Amino acid sequence: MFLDKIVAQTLKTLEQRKQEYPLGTIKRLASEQTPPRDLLRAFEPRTQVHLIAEVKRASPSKGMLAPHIDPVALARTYEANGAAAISVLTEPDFFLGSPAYLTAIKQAVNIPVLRKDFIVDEYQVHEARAWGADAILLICAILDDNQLYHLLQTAHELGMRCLVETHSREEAQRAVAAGAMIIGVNSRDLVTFEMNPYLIRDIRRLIPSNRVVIAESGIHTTADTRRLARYDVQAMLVGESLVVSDDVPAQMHMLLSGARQSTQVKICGLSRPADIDAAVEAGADMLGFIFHEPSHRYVKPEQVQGLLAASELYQHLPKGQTRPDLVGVFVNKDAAFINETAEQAGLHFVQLHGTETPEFCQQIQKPVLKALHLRESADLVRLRDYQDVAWRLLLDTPTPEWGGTGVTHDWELARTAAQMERIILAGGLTVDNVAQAINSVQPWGVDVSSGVETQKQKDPAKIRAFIEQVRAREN
Ligand SMILES: O=C(O)c1ccccc1NCC(=O)[C@H](O)[C@H](O)COP(=O)(O)O
Repeated sequence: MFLDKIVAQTLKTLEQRKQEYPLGTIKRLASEQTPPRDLLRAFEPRTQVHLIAEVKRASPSKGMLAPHIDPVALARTYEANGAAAISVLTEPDFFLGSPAYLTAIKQAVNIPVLRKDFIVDEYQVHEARAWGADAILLICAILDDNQLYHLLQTAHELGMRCLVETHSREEAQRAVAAGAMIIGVNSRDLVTFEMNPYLIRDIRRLIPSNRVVIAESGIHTTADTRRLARYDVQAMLVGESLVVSDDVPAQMHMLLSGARQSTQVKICGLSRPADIDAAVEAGADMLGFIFHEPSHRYVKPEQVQGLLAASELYQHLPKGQTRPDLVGVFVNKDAAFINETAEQAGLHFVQLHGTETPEFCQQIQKPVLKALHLRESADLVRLRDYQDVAWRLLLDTPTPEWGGTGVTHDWELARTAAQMERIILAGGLTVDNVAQAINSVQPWGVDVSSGVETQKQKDPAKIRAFIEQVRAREN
């Protein structure tokens, strides 16, 4: 197995270094360094996705990536184009890394520099500090609980932060229990090298909100980074897509603006596989299913997985697309029903579209998208009531039917709300007005139902045109 091989090799070369430079010498060199830069502070504000840019020449999963890069020049480019921190591979045999790169980069930039390696021994922590590292990577998969705790403590005593990397729910729970403040979720399975870009969605909720979450691996496109913005990560760690790029600043700009500036799109009220196909193909971020019986868009919870199975494109994603998240829409249902339905239908988010209270939201096991029906500015205080219990707030036009009416929202009111919270704008959006709505309100996302229908059925051409309008203004 790859991990066993690399740890065995790491221990072998470590023994040689220990002979050459005894721990006492390394500790003295570490004590002569200037104090570490604080990696945790690099992720402020925490509502924004930051970038840890990696200097990596090769990897076991991808082979040679960029063997001839100039590590220092690349690091300077990263810093100049908005990286919050730099990760430097120091592992020589599998990643072609080097301690010399780390030391040179630390001197060349003013942002925190992380040693990325397979750290299993306290000696390597002191060594990282002696080489100038501000932070180190600790990989849960190669450490038991005692080692993890001990290495974290050693790093903290030296003033360094640790990025604790996890690959499963169990490892994430171990990282939290060990007291890790910066927790990475690596989409790449270190045994099979297979990618699971949705692992972060499963794991995110296990990590308390006072910790920082970093998404790692396989981040190439704006669709990837828009997806990460949905899961509320504080940073993405990107290596390959930067080092192989012909235009590193442009690639960085694309990834950061995808996470920070692009608009999330939810297509709501889907009930036919062909409409799901159209939404997936056009790059929708969220698909909504209505579990409110009076609506003509009502679907039974048990139908959802069948609809998705019958959608060719949801099953076999077009290259470069990411699979949208699933949102179930409920109106004043009881919590047990909602939680059961969410499991049965495989939902990722629950939209509460009635008069559900903040206390009620807390009974829901999936992240809650709370719809608010604001009439006037005095109602804006309600946003604060849901601030800590809802994942996002959705503003919909007040009507007796609750939603899906095609009646346009008061954009002036919505604009003020969007300055207070990250909101999703709904109500009467269409292909013709969505660009104007985004310019005027600046919402985090938009949601549409009637506006992409013809005679009360979803219209694939309108779905495509709607999403094109949203994306066109981002380019
Ligand atoms: O769509 C429905 O039929 C519906 C019924 C009851 C509660 C909510 C409903 N839809 C919720 C949505 O998220 C809609 O997309 C949102 O109301 C916007 O609809 P529209 O004005 O038709 O674009």
